[in-house]
Amino acid sequence: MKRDLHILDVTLRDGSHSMKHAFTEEQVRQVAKGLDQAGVEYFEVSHGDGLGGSSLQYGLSNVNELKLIEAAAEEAKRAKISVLLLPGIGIQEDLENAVKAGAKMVRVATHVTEADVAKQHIQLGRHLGLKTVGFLMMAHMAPVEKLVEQAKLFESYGAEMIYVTDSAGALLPHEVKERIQALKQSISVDIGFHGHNNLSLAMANTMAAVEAGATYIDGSLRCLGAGSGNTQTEVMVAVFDRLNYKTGVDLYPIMDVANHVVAKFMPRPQEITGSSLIMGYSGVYSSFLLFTEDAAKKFGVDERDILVELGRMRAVGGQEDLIYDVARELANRKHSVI
Ligand SMILES: C[C@H](O)CC(=O)C(=O)O
Ligand SMILES: [Mn+2]
Repeated sequence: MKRDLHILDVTLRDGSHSMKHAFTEEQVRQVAKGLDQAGVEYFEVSHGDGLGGSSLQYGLSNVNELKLIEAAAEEAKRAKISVLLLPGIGIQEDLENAVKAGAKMVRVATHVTEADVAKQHIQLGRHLGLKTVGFLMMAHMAPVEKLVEQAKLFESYGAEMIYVTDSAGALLPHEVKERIQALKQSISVDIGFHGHNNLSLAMANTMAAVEAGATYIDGSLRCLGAGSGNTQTEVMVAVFDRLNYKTGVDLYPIMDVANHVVAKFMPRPQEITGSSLIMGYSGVYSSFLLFTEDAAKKFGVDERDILVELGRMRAVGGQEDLIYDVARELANRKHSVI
């Protein structure tokens, strides 16, 4: 079928953050089967921080991600499996193994100002015959011109699509629109958008992205993802159907996998809590949420104070250890005042 809009579901990758990287093979099989039967074209499977992310710094996976990719590939009769790769966290061999396990797409993710570290990974993706995507994270942290410059770099390396990634759920709809519009005028490859719901704007931002020309959009079932989670896949299906876009995804089956499969194993509902709201407000990487909760408990400080400080410091993905430094520093200050 000809789709006007391509939905990429990230439940089994971004959702890994909320699951503390503890997906079981059976959970992955059930979600993969449900997504496939509902008509989802692409879905992503890997550690939350991408291939090779299982580590003390990012959180250890319970089950090896290659095993999960393989299981998902067995269930996916029509859907194609994507993997995320952050250069340095994942290496060439990880991507080659992911392809052997069944991956058909790679999204090479860098901080919004760092696309130049990804040249060899984009080239490798193309060489391996994958649909190869450049994924610019923390898009709120760079002015529009910088984002365009970095997208052009990705395109020059061979990326077939560029994503604007609102990792902190910090962008407002007009800011999404100006970013996508600027890319539309400057690059000739497809444009995608990945949102987080920390300010309750994920759906509005996804609509703004589509209105401005994005044709690939990310979502997760029941919003399962970092921070307050992602744009809700089953809601996107309903909204874009109302707007007369063809996504190729059937509403009842996608609702069924969300509500009868994912909802049953979610550790908690994806709500906008005090902390995730502050992530959107201060522009902090959504996957810092659970580490921040842990650090706040360990050092007896307010999670929101940690997040405001991290936002002020412009902390980026990969600096998870800073969360504990900031919490310790806040605790020291508190005790020296008393
Ligand atoms: C590694 C991150 O979780 C990638 C992502 O989904 C984002 O930046 O948002
Ligand atoms: Mn994300």
